[in-house]
Amino acid sequence: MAASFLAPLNQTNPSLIAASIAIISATIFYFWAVKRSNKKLAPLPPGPLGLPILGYIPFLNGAPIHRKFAELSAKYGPIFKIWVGSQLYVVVSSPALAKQVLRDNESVFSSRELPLVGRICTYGGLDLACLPMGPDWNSMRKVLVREALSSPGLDGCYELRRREVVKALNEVEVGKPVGVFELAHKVVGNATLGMLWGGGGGGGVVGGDYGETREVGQRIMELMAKPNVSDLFPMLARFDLQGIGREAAELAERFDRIVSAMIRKRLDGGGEKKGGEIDKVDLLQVLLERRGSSGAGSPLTSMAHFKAMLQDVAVGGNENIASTIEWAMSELLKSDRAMKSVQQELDEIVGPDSLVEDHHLKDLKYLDAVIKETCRLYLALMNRTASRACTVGGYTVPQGSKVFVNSWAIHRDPHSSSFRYVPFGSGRRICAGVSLAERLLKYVLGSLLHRFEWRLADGEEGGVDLSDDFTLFIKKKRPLVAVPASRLPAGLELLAY
Ligand code: HEM
Repeated sequence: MAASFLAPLNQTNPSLIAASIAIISATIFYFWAVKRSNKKLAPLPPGPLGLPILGYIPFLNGAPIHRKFAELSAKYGPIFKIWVGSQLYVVVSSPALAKQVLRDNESVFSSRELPLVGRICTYGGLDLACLPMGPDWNSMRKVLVREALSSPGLDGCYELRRREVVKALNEVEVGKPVGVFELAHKVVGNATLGMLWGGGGGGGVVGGDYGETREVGQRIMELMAKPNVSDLFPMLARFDLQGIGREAAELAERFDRIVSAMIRKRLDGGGEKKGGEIDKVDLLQVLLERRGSSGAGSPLTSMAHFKAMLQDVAVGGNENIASTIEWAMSELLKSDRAMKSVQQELDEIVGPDSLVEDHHLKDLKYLDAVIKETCRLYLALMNRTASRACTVGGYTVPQGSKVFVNSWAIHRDPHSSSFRYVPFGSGRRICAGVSLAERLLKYVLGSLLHRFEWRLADGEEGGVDLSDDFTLFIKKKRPLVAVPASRLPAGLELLAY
């Protein structure tokens, strides 16, 4: 007998059960598939049309890139896309979307692709900034950030950076106009190199051969900032149409010669001791000892990884710190009130009879606020790469896109959020040198303002020009030139050194 259509409910009918299961499963599958396909269908972010092949390249001229991105964001919203050659750029400009990229989807956006110059100059991409997140990155970061550049690590090599700062400032000619960026770059660069390999036995004498290392580092940064056809169209990279790859290889070789000599001297039992050398343990010594005790499989046992890590310290932040100091000085020269407040604080905390020392830094609250405000106003972009497709702000960010977080725009966003201040980035890939950068910013700027009275050089009567440009960071379009006058009793600086 055919099964009754109206079979009593309490009667178990196997074919009905099977049919019900099939229908329910199909329904569940249908909704899952719709949801999944909807996910797939999340659109790409909006953005301007570009030209075939070139994409938006021809329209990127004119305003510096952080401003151009902010303009496009005003038109297309807090997330937009542009094609730059064959590369898709996605730019986010709000704290909420920065959080989605840097925190909520950290595993997707945890790597970054450096330009070709960056890879050539870091032993093929073996430094912390280039390495993908994984065991090698992890153990290198641990050694550098948690040990060498930790608070006790930085305390341990204070004498070495102090000596370089005092020496470089002793060389400033009172009454003579000086380019503030160049001066800051020299002071910061020498301080960094002093603590890196200027300790006893390193062959590092006061102000040693740091000039060449600084010059190589500066040129690497300039080259990295140059638009390179090889980055925009990787299939053309082997032709190196602008010769950028060749110059980068020469710079990489020069850096390698310097770093290899430093390591060799140290492994051979130290260099000749010269006048002014301080017998202190420097970072090279700390890192070499760490290398010696690291087990097989550690990236530190690879000399290329080791040198790439030293390069991160030697070159990593000098330009950025020097530029931030130049911006801070520009803002202070524009505001008598702020300049007086900083100097008053320095006089109260440090006094006219001593030099700024590391132990003063924690009490220099106004100076700290000046630096934080400068970082808010003048630190710009960071970029990560999408390791797989991901949804951000309701839009699909395809795998391989370069995602830029426009901190310059975010820092000006009046809507408060936990991601409104990210000058050093965020998450596990936050700047590895943040603690060093913060100390050097405060120590060098504090010393410049404590030791000298500054006025604009002649010819700058129009006042301080705050227009900006972008290289790898926001840079002053017109370099600040200022004239120092002494604020301290004569001879104090020499005694202190
Ligand atoms: C004012 C000074 C500096 C600024 C504004 C700055 C800014 C940044 C930013 C925004 C990032 C990317 C963070 C992210 O993706 O979330 C970064 C990464 C990095 N910075 Fe700095 N930095 C400065 C100084 C330094 C110094 C002094 C060093 C050297 C020790 C350094 C070494 C690095 C390294 C190695 C990375 C890559 C870290 C990783 O991917 O694990 N930086 N920095």
